[in-house]
Amino acid sequence: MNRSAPSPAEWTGDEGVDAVFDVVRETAVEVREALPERRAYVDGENPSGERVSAADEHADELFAERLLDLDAVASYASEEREDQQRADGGEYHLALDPLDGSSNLRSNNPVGTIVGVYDEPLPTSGSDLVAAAFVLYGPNTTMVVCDGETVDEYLIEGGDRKSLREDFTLPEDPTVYAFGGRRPDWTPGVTAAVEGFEEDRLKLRYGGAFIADVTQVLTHGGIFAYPELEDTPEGKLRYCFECAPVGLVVDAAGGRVSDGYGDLLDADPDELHERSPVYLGNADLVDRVEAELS
Ligand SMILES: O=P(O)(O)OC[C@H]1O[C@](O)(COP(=O)(O)O)[C@@H](O)[C@@H]1O
Ligand SMILES: [Mg+2]
Ligand SMILES: [Mg+2]
Repeated sequence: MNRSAPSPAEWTGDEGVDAVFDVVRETAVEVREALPERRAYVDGENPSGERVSAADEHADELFAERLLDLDAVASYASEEREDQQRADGGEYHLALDPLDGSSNLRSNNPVGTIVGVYDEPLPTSGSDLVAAAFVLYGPNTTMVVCDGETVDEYLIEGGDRKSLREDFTLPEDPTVYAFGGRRPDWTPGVTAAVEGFEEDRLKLRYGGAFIADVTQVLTHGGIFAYPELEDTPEGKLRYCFECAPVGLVVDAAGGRVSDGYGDLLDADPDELHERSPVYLGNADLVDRVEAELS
């Protein structure tokens, strides 16, 4: 039986998207509670060839089961499964990173969940995103929600949500930068851009979980990148599951998201698990990276 009732809380004003985000909020509480027992790796790799923790698997199973049960959901795709699951009917195609930064579990550092809501079947361009949200499991559980135009942040406590920041934008005076990959592997343009940020006295803040690092950028202003690398020009993060949904949030918060050569949200991936370099944060900083790479 599909679950369309009870009426979801208002997150974006679209009933189908709101039902998705209600399920994400409820499920995030369970995902968090289950983390302590699921820190170990299981056998096998995900479609990106990375190790999988028991927590990755568990979060993916919970989100898939609950979200595919909604009337509004036409398909569920995740970083942890090769193929997408289709539902009968529905209008929205979901792309999830069920647990982002899961290698942080062993060192007890933050992790997250990323949700992209597309109105076209995947893989598709970020311009087909109608909404996106992410959960950060830090000292508190928070959820950032974007309807494509505005960005709101909530504190998730048990069954409740409390507004923390409404219709917020990036601070104008940026103070942090976070670039992934090994410095010797950066291309000359990436190295030049970072040297410029260091001359401007931006401070390095890199924690190894995309959602946690992006939340620092949204809070303090700055730039996050998982850049092109000499031997992997496509970087590390996945376009449909990570780069585009989080890019939508940063773009709506008054920033920019680029693949280094143009707006990332206009790119069009061929493969569901395709990777893309990503640079996002205050627009002038992202512009500077593009200028160094051109
Ligand atoms: O260990 P590295 O190379 O710094 O990579 C860290 C990046 O990889 C990720 O962990 C990839 O995400 P997953 O953990 O969801 O695979 C990002 O969260 C993070 O930004
Ligand atoms: Mg991730
Ligand atoms: Mg993940």
